[in-house]
Amino acid sequence: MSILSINIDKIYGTVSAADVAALKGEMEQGNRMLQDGSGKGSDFLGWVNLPESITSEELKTIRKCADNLASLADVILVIGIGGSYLGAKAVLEALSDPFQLLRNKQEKPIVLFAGQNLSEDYLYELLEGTRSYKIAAIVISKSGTTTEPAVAFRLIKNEIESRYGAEGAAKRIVAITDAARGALRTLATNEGYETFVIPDNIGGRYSVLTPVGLLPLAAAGINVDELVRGARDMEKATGTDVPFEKNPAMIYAAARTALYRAGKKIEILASYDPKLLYVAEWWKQLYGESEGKDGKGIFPASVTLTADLHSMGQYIQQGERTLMETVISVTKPKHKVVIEKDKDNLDGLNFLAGKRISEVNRMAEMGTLLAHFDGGVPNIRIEIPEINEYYIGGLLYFFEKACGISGYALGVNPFDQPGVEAYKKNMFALLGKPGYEEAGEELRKRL
Ligand SMILES: O=P(O)(O)OC[C@H]1O[C@H](O)[C@H](O)[C@@H](O)[C@@H]1O
Repeated sequence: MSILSINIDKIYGTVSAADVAALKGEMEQGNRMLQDGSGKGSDFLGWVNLPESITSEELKTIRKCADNLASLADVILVIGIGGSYLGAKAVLEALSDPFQLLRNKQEKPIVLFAGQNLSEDYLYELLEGTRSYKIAAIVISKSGTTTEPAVAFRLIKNEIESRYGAEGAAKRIVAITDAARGALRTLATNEGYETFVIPDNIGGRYSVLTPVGLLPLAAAGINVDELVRGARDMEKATGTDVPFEKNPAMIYAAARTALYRAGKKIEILASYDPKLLYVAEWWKQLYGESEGKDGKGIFPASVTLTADLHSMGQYIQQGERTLMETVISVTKPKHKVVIEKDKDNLDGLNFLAGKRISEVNRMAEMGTLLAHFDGGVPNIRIEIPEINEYYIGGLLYFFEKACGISGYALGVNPFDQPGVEAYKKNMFALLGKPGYEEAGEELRKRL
């Protein structure tokens, strides 16, 4: 099986095969624009050929830094938000044993995240909880000026310096930021931190395969070479030389574009394994920031099933018919658990005896697919053989490529996010940042 397969049979009814085929030219054009830089936002296309261009030397440097941090710390605090957080978090959650912390022995450092919120209790409990552990930090910000990670980093930097001194801190803190600009670059230079660069031409939400994602993941013991290899193979599988019919990124982009134009304004990304919950969070930033502008764009939402079939399932089945659903399906679990026969059979489930949990999960998935389809929710199904570094790397790149193509079909610039500034301005004004005094007064009157 290839890295993934995509099945759009269950969108027919809302749109026809002819509707999708009619988008072939637009999709090919979008893919070409990503390749030759002739579309909007062409300064931000560094991710397109990134997997292919990562050298083994670069990966070695990343692994070496990760090993060094791992040798110094039991807990590595990764500080960042948005694209400087979600990629690493998504891959780490997908590939980790969720019960690892219950083990008496931790073979790899524990990676914890900070700077992705402004919760006082989160930061207090993080600092308290890690007090008796050796710590190190990776601070990530492309702009180097984002408030949330900067605030968290102040606290974590103080903690590290108070424990290990300024010199010890310089060995335990690594910064990932712009090559030359921003406060974090200046600070890293002043303090003598090891640094990695986020290339100018790669936006945060497309940066998972740069050191932004790779360093924290390598530190957590993830095989980043395999992650990159999966992405590289997907780069080939979605290239401009791969015909529309065989190109999964173009098919996915065409299916969701056709559905959007037919009135399906909300796309729910569903998975049947909680390990993929943060892949969906990453996907939401990717698609939400890329497409949601100029009064347009599919609203990206997500559910984890079967859990959410017992909550959101009602809405999906019978609520407003503006939904489409994209399912990430996994062919094979890593482990085997079989349902046993029970002598009393009080729950009436002996008919499941001898079956694997994954078989029950698969039938739940198939049953849901048909139920949602019958309820008027068209379904796109993306299947990966299993959850490992290689397939996740491929899946992430697939979504990136399809997002660029979809964005061009929508007619927006998929690589900017001007709308994000509005809340920042108001927050600064309300907090009394110098230069924002008047705006602050106006806003306070309205609260
Ligand atoms: O890496 P940074 O510059 O700190 O940015 C972190 C995030 O915050 C911004 O406000 C943007 O909306 C995101 O696209 C970005 O990924």
